[in-house]
Amino acid sequence: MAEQVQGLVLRRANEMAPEAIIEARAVEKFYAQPDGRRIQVIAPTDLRIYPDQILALLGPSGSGKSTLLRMLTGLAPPSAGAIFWHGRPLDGQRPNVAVVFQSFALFPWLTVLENVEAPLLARGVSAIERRKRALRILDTVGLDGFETAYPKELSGGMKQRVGVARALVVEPEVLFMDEPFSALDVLTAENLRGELLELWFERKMPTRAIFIVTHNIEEAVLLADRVVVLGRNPARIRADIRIELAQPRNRKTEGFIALVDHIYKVLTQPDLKVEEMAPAAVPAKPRPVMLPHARPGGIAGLLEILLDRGGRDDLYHLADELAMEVDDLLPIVEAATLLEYVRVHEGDIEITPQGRAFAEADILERKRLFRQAALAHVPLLRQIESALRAKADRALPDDFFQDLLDEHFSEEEAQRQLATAIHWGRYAEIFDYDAQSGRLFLTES
Ligand SMILES: Nc1ncnc2c1ncn2[C@@H]1O[C@H](COP(=O)(O)OP(=O)(O)OP(=O)(O)O)[C@@H](O)[C@H]1O
Repeated sequence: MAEQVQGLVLRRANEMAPEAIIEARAVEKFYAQPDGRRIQVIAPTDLRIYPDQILALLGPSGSGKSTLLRMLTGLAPPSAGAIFWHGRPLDGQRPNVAVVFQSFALFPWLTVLENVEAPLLARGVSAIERRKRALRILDTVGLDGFETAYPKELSGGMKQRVGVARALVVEPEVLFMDEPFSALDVLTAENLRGELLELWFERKMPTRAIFIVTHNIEEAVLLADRVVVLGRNPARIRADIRIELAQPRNRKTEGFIALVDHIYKVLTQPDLKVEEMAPAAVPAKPRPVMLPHARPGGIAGLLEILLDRGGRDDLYHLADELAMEVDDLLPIVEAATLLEYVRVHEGDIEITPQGRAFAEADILERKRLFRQAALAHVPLLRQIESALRAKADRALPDDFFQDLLDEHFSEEEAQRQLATAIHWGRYAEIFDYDAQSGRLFLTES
């Protein structure tokens, strides 16, 4: 029973942290030298590729970036460790990925259309379907009208568009790109980066994640949600940095420059302990904590029931007695956990001293305690409070906060997050909300 509940709580936690599409666990790579010695190129490395992320892999020349890419795509087996695809070991088969290479790697004797159809031919797709899919993707990448051209007739930028089309035509779950823009002139490369982002953000590309190998720090910071920096001899991950600057990014902003500087230092100072570097080098923007959708009244009710039961109960037992499904009880339990009013351990829920104080207090004292706990443990409420405080009239439109939340959540979830935050903020008398004008305003205490 306890395991089942723990499983449920864990499942919830996993729903919040998405499942990795590809995962490398302790992968290593050795190459044999002509003299028979084995050289270790990759030290045991763990890496996860998540959906909805562009991950850039940076590293000095020869550090092992391409080797790691080949292992993740199933093109080359690791010497030790394993690659998992949706949690299952790869074991020789190829996952549904495609690779765009720096050298374009087009077949010179085939036309643009035939080059794009080639991977579908290899997968046994019928001729009619091949043509249909290839024409559609050529249109998407702006190669309409070039179907019958041969690669030698195309500029570098156009060749790479064919490379991208050929990769996308198989609808890869992850698109891998190995230095895709480094053989192009500066303007063409910048143009293609913009086009790639447009395809990604407008969801015109049938892919759930992008993994791009590059040696260009600015390119990594322009494109990626996450930058992984490899060290060499042998390669190991030295830094894994979230880039939370809003898109489209501007190279001239302070945040952009600070991140490029930080990564530059990591790359050029191999002995530097990254965790000891000044944290100010990376704009610290906390990952948003997802608010469980529970009302303060529900949290208070749960705490009162727990008090009646001596401060501790089995979650299943509790749900049963309340004639609820455990799943329905979980948002309330998660909210109480976030506020540090309860602790859940192996399926048992236990009230904390703070939870007890809250449950035993009268209504005014409860509001005061809730305000304290909410401001201490819920970054979104803190953020709303300080934004309102910064305004001369202590008021801001709800759209302002909605836009901030939209960066991290789907539109629907962003609305639910704000609605829950408003419930909590009102109860705690941190701020109030006027639905008519759509404005939040500070409740001065
Ligand atoms: N098949 C091979 N046999 C022996 N050594 C190899 C082989 N492939 C790569 N290496 C060595 O492994 C190391 C990592 O190579 P890899 O191409 O993965 O690095 P990289 O970071 O992608 O380099 P670059 O930025 O120059 O493309 C290099 O020292 C390279 O010489």
